Amino acid sequence: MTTITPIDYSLWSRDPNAFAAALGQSFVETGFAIIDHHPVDQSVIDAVNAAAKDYFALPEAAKKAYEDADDGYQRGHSSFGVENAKGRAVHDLKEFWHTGRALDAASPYRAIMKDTPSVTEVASFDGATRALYHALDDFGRNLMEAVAIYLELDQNWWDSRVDNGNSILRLLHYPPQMSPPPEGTVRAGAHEDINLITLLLGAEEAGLQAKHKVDGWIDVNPSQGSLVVNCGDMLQRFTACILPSTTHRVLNPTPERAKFPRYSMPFFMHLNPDAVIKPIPSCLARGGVAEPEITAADYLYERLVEIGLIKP
Ligand SMILES: O=C(O)CCC(=O)C(=O)O
Ligand SMILES: [Fe+2]
Repeated sequence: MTTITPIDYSLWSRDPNAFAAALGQSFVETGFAIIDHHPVDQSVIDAVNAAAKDYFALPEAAKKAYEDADDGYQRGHSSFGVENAKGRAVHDLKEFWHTGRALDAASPYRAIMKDTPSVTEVASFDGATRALYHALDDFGRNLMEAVAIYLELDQNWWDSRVDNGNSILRLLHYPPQMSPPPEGTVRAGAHEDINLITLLLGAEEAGLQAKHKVDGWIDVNPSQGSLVVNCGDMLQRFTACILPSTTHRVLNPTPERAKFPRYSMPFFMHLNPDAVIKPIPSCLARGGVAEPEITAADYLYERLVEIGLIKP
């Protein structure tokens, strides 16, 4: 049975090539990696956890006021019941919040990337989420340097493609299940992430599983203080499927854990909207399967329609 062997982040500064090889191997094998001793400060994470609990405890009407259906829920709140996994009729048992990039006043990307609403009811919310966004954005760029080394690219190859990335920090709340949920519903149905890579905090509460190519569903169970990274569809497309965007899901809790909520925080690292996704030569040389070129913005739109966040 496959398990995901944690990789120590201190290796990155000691031996970048060895870290890049370990990350690449883990991605090739499972589409996932677990990173121990990551550089995101625990106090920054704790502050967001506290703010998220206060936020999700607000009355439904207060949270609904932060919903922007016209923007495909890419910023602010998404109520229980909005998102479904691609191809699934039933919705997931979750509500969530999205913080997007804070852009300069003159940024041309303002035409596509909206501001994140300010949460007035929770005093620490805006500052705490912004700090975590920055920390994960920085860490994500370091991880992409390792990915570049693995793919035989210049170490800084991704920089100009992600420096204004349309990345989003998602705060997820899966409520307790005091009575059994409707038949066929789960916390998060089987899906693939759309973006380049996802940095996931908070998956210590059980439930996350990844679909291994041979072994079927395997548990993704980071220890306290570790961080999960997985490849998304955009990286899969860049790498002609060498780095797979692995299907994953979040199961309902076992009866003993049913009375506990689950809070997790994926950071979906995206490309700049005008970055072009096209196959990387070393991946084609390894037998990868090429797909046509597409801009990140066009690809995101296609996928948001598929998961029900945009109604065309
Ligand atoms: O909650 C989790 O652990 C994973 C969430 C997830 O896969 C997603 O929101 O895309
Ligand atoms: Fe996901």
